[in-house]
Amino acid sequence: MTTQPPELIEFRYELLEDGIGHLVFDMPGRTMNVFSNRAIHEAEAVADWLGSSGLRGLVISSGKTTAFCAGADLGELAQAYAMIIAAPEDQRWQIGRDHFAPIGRAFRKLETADVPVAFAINGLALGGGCEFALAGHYRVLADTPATALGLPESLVGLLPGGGGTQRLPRLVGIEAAMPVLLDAARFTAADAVAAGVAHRVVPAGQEIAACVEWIRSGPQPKQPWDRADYRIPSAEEVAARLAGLRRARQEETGGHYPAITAILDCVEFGLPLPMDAAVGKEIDIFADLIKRPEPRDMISSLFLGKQTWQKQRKSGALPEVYDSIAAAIRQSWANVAARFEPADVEAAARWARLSATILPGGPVQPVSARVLGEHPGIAPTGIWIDAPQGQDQVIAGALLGAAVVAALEHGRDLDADSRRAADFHSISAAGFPAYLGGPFALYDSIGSDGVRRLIAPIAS
Ligand SMILES: C/C=C/C(=O)SCCNC(=O)CCNC(=O)[C@H](O)C(C)(C)COP(=O)(O)OP(=O)(O)OC[C@H]1O[C@@H](n2cnc3c(N)ncnc32)[C@H](O)[C@@H]1OP(=O)(O)O
Repeated sequence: MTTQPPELIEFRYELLEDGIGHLVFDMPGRTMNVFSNRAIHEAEAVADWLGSSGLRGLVISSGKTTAFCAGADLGELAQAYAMIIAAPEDQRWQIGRDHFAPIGRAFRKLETADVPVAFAINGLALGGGCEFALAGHYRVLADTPATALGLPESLVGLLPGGGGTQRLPRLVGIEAAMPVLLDAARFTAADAVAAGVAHRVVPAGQEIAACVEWIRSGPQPKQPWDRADYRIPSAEEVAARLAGLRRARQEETGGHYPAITAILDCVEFGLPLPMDAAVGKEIDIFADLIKRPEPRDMISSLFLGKQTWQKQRKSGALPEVYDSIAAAIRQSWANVAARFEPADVEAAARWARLSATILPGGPVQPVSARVLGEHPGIAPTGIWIDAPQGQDQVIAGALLGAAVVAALEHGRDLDADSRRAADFHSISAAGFPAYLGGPFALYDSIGSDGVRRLIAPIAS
């Protein structure tokens, strides 16, 4: 005798056979499943129900042909920043933590409900979609080129906050997990089984049957880390294994990409803990990260802006102004470079992680602040760009401020979507540093007064 789950909108539920339930992730009106706030709350409601459902197993699959799930809803995530930053500073961490904790809590409840949970995955399972699957006891992947597991959160300045930084290294080991966590490497279906992150690869269309077969075998619904024989590594052991990687990443990013440090912290401080405390540690670190400007600005340009840019390019309607903006940014850098020693400019650009070769300066042109108008910033960013200090920061600030002026001069009439796309283009084509989200995102963050401060050393 089984009971019905709570009312669901983003998922569908059916009985496959006696005692085996099937949860289908299938968001109405969306081309791809994502973890919207509603989907997260429904996943938690299912996990709450599961223990008393009477089921002997649950299979979870996707109703979409596009992918299993593309992770947290990045549109909603971008809005969450506005909600967090609107609160008094001393409340932001707690508000962010309370807002994002449900995803990890739902997945932890799923794996501890004492009912075998199997995931049937055909297509991409990324970010929160991959984390959802890692909270199952069994994963079957379709043998298709499109099927892959990955945690690409770092690419948009985030960390996997649904337990991914904890479950993946526990499953595959620290060394195999770090390229997935830090560099968005993916496991193909075959790689996933070889690495121990999935259990079986089957021809497309047979994933659900393979999950049912596993449930019929009467498996123990316990994750490796919840078993009595699981060995928790010591804090010293984990720190020693990550030390070299930490040094290399600090050197590579100059410390400008806080998600990289945060992911390393999650692994270093989470792995020596039992799983409940470990997911708590992960969401504590996530709450620190999400109130910073870098994730907001990277989501804005590297996801939302990129989506617009790709759609415009696909329809043959990529505005020429994006190239004009990129060219004007490069020219503005040459102009700034003309005022300083070439070696100092090179050092400053390297320090700020501009990924462009700055052309030798031409004749010095004045940089006019008139185009900046009066535009309030969102809030102090809390990073170096608020108040550049020392030669590298001052020159880097001047380069970036001049780039904002150049972008505004050429893109004054762009709407919000196109500004985000122009930001994406400025990062990919001109080498504007990704952690600042592009010139328009920087203008929105620090406002006209902030940009005026940056260009003060070169304004006349
Ligand atoms: C705590 C947890 C944190 C996280 O999980 S953070 C999120 C991590 N995930 C990602 O960063 C993945 C972002 N998405 C992508 O990289 C790409 O997309 C894919 C590789 C998944 C698919 O690419 P392609 O096949 O070219 O499809 P498409 O046109 O990019 O996307 C199809 C539709 O799906 C929407 N979408 C995809 N991913 C997300 C997302 N994560 N949040 C919100 N929407 C998403 C798009 O916008 C679009 O929508 P429309 O059909 O209306 O144009």
